Amino acid sequence: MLEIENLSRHFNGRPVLDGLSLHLSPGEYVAIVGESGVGKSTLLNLIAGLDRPDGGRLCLEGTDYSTLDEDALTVLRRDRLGFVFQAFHVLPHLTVAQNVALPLWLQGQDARAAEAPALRLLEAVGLGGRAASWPRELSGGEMQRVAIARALVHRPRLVLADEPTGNLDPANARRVLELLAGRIREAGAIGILVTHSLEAAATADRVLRLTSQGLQA
Ligand SMILES: Nc1ncnc2c1ncn2[C@@H]1O[C@H](COP(=O)(O)OP(=O)(O)OP(=O)(O)O)[C@@H](O)[C@H]1O
Repeated sequence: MLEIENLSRHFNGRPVLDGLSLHLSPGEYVAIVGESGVGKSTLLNLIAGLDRPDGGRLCLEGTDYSTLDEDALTVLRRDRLGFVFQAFHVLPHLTVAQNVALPLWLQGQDARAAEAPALRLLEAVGLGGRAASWPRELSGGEMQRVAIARALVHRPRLVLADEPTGNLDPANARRVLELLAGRIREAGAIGILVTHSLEAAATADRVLRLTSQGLQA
């Protein structure tokens, strides 16, 4: 369960988020749309624990963020969150399989133990044959599928995606979005997709619009 209660964030005295609340249960996948500058990335950064709110409460599966110091937030991100961002940097000096295994390495698994789950995820995103490739050998759509595999390999409870298809052609974008939705549902994770595209948003179970009044269905 992700509980967001009365969340506020102000920049230079100007409220961007003001008393926003949202509850999401495992298996729920929502899209958040809204005009440019309304605060979508701000909200995602707060949920990711990359920024701190000025007011309100964030709680993931019983863990209240306000009780966590920076190190504990890093652990929360490492163990329980998966990220798919448009500018998500697949590391160029690691192979495709190594990139996908990275979250498991960061959790302390050795390279041999991490190999099998990484390869399984690569199969699932249709890149089973590309495990030994280097990122520079992949297309944009393939790279984004690597990013999805990497975001999911450690079975995160919460998956955050920010415009994950911004630079893909429509066919690849559809494929990546279906894949993301499918994997989130299968894993029973909570998914949040931030996007400008209503077509992309329609791949989630529910679309919420962020306005200066808060989140509306
Ligand atoms: N670190 C910051 N310092 C000052 N202002 C900020 C900061 N981060 C965001 N803002 C302001 O907060 C508002 C919301 O920004 P945010 O990036 O969350 O919007 P968004 O909805 O994600 O926009 P877009 O769709 O264009 O990406 C903007 O007016 C932005 O200038």
